[in-house]
Amino acid sequence: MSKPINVFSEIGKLKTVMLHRPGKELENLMPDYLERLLFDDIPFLEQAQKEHDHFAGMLRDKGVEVVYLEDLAAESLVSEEVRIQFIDQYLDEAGIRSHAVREKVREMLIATEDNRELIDKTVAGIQKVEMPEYQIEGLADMIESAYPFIIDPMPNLYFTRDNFATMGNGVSLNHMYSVTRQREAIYGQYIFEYHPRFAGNEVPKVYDRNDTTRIEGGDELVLSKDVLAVGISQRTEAASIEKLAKNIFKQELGFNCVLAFNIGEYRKFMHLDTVFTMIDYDKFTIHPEIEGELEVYSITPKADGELNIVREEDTLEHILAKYLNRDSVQLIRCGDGNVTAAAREQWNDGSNTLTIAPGEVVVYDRNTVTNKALEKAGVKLNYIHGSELVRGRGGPRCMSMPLYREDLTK
Ligand SMILES: NC(=[NH2+])NCCC[C@H](N)C(=O)O
Repeated sequence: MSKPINVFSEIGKLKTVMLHRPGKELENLMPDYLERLLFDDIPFLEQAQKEHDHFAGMLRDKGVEVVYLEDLAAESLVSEEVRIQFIDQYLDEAGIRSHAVREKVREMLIATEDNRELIDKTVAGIQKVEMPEYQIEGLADMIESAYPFIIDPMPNLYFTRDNFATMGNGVSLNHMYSVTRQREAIYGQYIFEYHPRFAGNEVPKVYDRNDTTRIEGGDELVLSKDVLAVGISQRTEAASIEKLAKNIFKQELGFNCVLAFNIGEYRKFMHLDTVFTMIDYDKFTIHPEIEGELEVYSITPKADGELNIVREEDTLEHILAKYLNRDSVQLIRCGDGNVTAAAREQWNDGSNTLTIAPGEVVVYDRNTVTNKALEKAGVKLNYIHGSELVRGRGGPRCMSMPLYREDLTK
């Protein structure tokens, strides 16, 4: 493998993928704060871990190298200086108001010598009761005294798809929509800066997490070596797509067109990949609820570095066939087109397939109607259980970030 990142499609044989095994952060979920933390329920951690281990095991059985974000992040703390820099930045972003409390937490984190333990702690968050020396000292502490956390958990980290996204040989380090998720992007920042696997290798950055407009990986799809699809959604703004497109064209990653899909701003389909994924050269999943109003814009480079933006006035099938150079493409509908089944199964990530080779995908077993429709279309399915994992509203694609896919041959 010459370049550490190689992702020129959604469907090329998956060689290396990054996951995060859910941990203690899920046990720091409480009903009062679920909405803010973007969860709908509280998963049973042990069961969620079993489900996740099964997902990882299945990928390994398919010959995929599975790496964990938490290991990569720990291995990125390559010197004491980088460790301290990471801790200070993490604390800056954690929103601790009291200076005295911040100092105590800093001491505690610095004293955590094992880097994996340190990373796990930063993900899990810190309850006030965990620090016996924690005292209410100033007005800020008094006012916030009922709130149980010094630092909030990051329960969405197992959706590794979102906080950065690989495309071509490069990576988009994302500015996330919510305060709770924006903090997650620190791991990607350190991994690409310091991890021996990436540092020193040219990994072009096509988005910066400090940018002011938001974008998330669930909206970023690599349709081919020429074409990206990006959702305009609850999570991704149109302005970010223009910036991404300009960077990609300027840095010559190989892509020459971005299709922007306007899917509207809804919690139930927060990202493009919750309603649309690619599973073969000419096959896609789609949630029928977005089909009617879907607007697609094509963005291509102009000679002067500006963008040529055109609203595509055709059916989605025709637009995809045109940009992917196919005679025709097939859209496979979530819930097999039944309104109720489609809504139920989309909510449980029925359209959120992870493609591991052309025509072969990973799906949740619970979405029986959609799965049958996929089988009928000749797609090879690998099932995982997701009763607990799904409570965070994400499926196999959301829970994985490909680092390396084989290039396609046709
Ligand atoms: N790529 C995805 N669809 N990710 C799903 C993320 C779910 C997560 N709870 C959130 O709201 O951010």
